[in-house]
Amino acid sequence: MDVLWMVPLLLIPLLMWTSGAFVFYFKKFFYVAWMMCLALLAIPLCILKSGGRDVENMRLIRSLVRHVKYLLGLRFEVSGWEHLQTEGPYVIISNHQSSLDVLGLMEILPDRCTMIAKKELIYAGTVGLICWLGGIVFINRKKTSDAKSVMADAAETMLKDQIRLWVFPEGTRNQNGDLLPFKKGAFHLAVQAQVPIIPVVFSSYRSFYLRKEKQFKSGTIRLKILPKIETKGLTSDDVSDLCDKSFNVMHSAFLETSSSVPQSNGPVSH
Ligand SMILES: CCCCCCCCCCCCCCCCC(=O)SCCNC(=O)CCNC(=O)[C@H](O)C(C)(C)COP(=O)(O)OP(=O)(O)OC[C@H]1O[C@@H](n2cnc3c(N)ncnc32)[C@H](O)[C@@H]1OP(=O)(O)O
Ligand SMILES: CCCCCCCC/C=C\CCCCCCCC(=O)OC[C@@H](O)COP(=O)(O)O
Repeated sequence: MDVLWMVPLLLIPLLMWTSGAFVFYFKKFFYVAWMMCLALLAIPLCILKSGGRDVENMRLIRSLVRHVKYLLGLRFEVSGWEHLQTEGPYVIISNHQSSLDVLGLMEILPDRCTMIAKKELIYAGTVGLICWLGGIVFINRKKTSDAKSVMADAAETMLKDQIRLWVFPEGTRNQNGDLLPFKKGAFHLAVQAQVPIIPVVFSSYRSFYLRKEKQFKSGTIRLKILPKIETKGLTSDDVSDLCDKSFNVMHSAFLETSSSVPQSNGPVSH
């Protein structure tokens, strides 16, 4: 009789463990907590190595983040490596679905490359501090004039210090199964510095990660590096065309890579 009472007690944790929602919250919590711990480890190492804020710290950050994909059951299939074999500074643009993008970013991050991010990220505890140490350029999205002047300075620094910048031209996270229209900052930046743009496309996460449905399964992400788009000789009058052209190549690559993503746990019902 006493043993029967034990059954629900044992069943509850078992049910929780097998329920998608539990796995979702567990993996999300683990991801944030683990990144915070890695950042805590990286902070003194970066300070010892370069004495403070320096794009070279991204090498160490990159190597510390590379294993996190295994812990979350994610795989990356990268194509187009040859397009990153470009000398000197350039602007990388990519779509932005979730904070998980950091894992793919670190998978292919070239040397001397840092990012443009919203200024709120600096307050994200140890992660915020490591972003600052890694030379991330922070912009205030709510004040276009401030963001423009920070990006104009970044264009000069790119050339002076031979730095590459990664920008998310959608300007925010987006998981609606398509790309948002692009903001213009990344294209002004590339034109002002007269450097090429290298588009990178992450396939849709919808086969394994659904925020609203609380689903976070194992999955494969296709990362496609596309041929560079030159900006030599272009002026601010050409920015709209450049933006449209980049959107179009990335949009078709997004649809193409997302339709053929292998699904490790069977199809997702919507
Ligand atoms: C070891 C452990 C470690 C653990 C953790 C490690 C973490 C490490 C790294 C993590 C990094 C991850 C970083 C991720 C962060 C992602 C983000 O934060 S995304 C959000 C921030 N990024 C952006 O917003 C970039 C894209 N946005 C833009 O480029 C925008 O254009 C803008 C500059 C913010 C301006 O916004 P808005 O006004 O809404 O935009 P537009 O409509 O495009 O522009 C209006 C107007 O202004 C012109 N314009 C825009 N930019 C410029 C410019 N630089 N110069 C001149 N003019 C500009 C534009 O052309 C429009 O005018 P028009 O006449 O209509 O054309
Ligand atoms: C004490 C502060 C606690 C803050 C906790 C949050 C810390 C996050 C920790 C680990 C995650 C590691 C990856 C960090 C980088 C992710 C950056 C990111 O993806 O920002 C979102 C931003 O692009 C768009 O945001 P909006 O949806 O437009 O707004």
